Amino acid sequence: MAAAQTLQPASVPSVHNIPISGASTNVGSLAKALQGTETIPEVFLLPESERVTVPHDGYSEQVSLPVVDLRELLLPECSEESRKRIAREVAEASSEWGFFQVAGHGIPLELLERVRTQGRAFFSLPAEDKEKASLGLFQGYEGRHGFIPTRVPWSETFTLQIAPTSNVVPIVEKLWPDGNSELSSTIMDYGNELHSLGIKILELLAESLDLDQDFFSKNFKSKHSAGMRMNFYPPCPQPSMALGLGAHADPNCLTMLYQDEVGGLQIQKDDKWIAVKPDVDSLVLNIGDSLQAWSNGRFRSVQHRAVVNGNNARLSVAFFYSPDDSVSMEVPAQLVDEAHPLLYRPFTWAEYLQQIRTKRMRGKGGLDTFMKISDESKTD
Ligand SMILES: O=C(O)CCC(=O)C(=O)O
Ligand SMILES: [Fe+2]
Repeated sequence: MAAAQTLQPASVPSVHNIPISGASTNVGSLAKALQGTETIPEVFLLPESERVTVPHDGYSEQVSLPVVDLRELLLPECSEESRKRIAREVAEASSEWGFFQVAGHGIPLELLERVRTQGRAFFSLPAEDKEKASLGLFQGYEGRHGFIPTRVPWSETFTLQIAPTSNVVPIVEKLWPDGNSELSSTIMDYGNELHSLGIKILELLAESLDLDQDFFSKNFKSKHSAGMRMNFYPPCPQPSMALGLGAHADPNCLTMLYQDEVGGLQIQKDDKWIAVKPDVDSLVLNIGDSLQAWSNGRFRSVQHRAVVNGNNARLSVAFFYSPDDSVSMEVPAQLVDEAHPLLYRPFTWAEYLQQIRTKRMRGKGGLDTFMKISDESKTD
């Protein structure tokens, strides 16, 4: 579904005498200035029908995200049955939920702690320092998102390209001319760990479909495309009226998310929003649009969002993983039969990303608009 495209004037009215000049508003500074008040500027407000009714910590006792424990898989003596069972768990969660939590992932917990410490330290810098790492849309630091001019996300982000080439060091040097090796090396170490975890998950997914184990992963091993986005959601005086990140589906293949203890990730399940209880030792993984298409719809890319709260700032770090742009993602013949007609045409990651960005798509509209094979073009 395309987001409403009503353009706002470049400069919108201010509240509390804080100038809200569209693009230049820094959400971190705004949140500080609005502390103890009860109103946020109009550009952040959601239409009434989209207001948040499940709070950031409104975890359900009955419905919770499947947890897959990889501990056994990582042991050299892991049995064939155990591997099959874990593959089945990953596949079931990927088709029913499009999401699952991974425990026992093998990534040192001390590295996750470094990610958290470095991420929080970055966002706690003065706005004028962070702005030195601003490079425009979807790159470096963004103190306020300008992609969709209404319902502006209540967040700051720091986006880095990890692979096939990394821009981490040059971006970090914009802020620290002598570099900040602690931040850069944390990001790169973490990126390497997630690359290994991503390969394992792709192998399990392929096995679950009776494809060659390396059907997906061979397209990531030597070269892949990866970006990391640190999301920082400051406390928000009107948490039910705004979102840290609006409902969207990730366009890439696989997303691996680290989130701190605050909570705020919500997933759409059976037309309801489910709040995911955070576990700082686990990661949340989700299927993106590209893998939904590549698997002929066997795995699902599901809408999710980030809800904010009035008291605690929240950090999440998303790692977006896709094959290199030279790879054409084409549904394998084994996944097409009478019960499963071919749904999507072959495409590359660069092509899909360009399409959704040009059309400013959010939500789940991208695949149906650009990649779906229409009924008329089907031969049978
Ligand atoms: O902050 C979160 O929990 C969600 C982040 C997310 O969905 C994204 O960065 O794509
Ligand atoms: Fe996402």
